[in-house]
Amino acid sequence: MWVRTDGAFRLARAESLIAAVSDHPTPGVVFRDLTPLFADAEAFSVVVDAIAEPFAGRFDVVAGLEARGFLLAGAVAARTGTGVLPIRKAGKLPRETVAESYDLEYGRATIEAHRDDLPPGVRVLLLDDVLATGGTLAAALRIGERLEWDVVGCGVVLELDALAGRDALDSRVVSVFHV
Ligand SMILES: O=P(O)(O)OC[C@H]1O[C@H](OP(=O)(O)OP(=O)(O)O)[C@H](O)[C@@H]1O
Ligand SMILES: Nc1ncnc2[nH]cnc12
Repeated sequence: MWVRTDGAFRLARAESLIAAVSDHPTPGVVFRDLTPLFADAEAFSVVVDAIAEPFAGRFDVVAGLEARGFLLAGAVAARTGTGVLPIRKAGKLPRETVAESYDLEYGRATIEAHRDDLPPGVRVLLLDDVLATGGTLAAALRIGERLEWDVVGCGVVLELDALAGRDALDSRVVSVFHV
């Protein structure tokens, strides 16, 4: 059997693995679940490459947003030989943090980073699975600004265009897929 292995086909196959779940976690929300994509070795690999490629050679550390951003950040960091940093939901990090709060499509949250994990001026790539309203990444950018990181950009696997999250970000955001 002949199997197409070109990049566009591999990306289209990865995109087809994203599940849409109606009314989760609250009525009216169509939740985009990337766990089937992440669980597929070939799809995860092509997405990890696609999210890192636009920023190649321009970052020292990948910061992942809890929780699904952690999966991407660790994989991109290992593949590119860079460090990885967790930006966590409030109350999880044990040492002194900088925190920022934000609104989500379905609630409100606070994220934090350790104050001294990274030196000022470090080149940071922010990664998450989904860009919805942009509240999460905007809060991460504010943390980066307060800690004097050089944020080179934001990468997400899936951008929900209708929620216009891109408008909330003053930094370049690259999306592998749009819906
Ligand atoms: O662009 P926004 O409107 O900020 O939404 C995007 C964020 O929402 C989801 O995380 P969620 O807060 O549900 O947390 P989780 O990954 O811990 O489940 C998603 O993984 C992003 O982090
Ligand atoms: N619709 C959605 N699907 C997945 N993650 C989200 N984060 C915010 N809105 C979301």
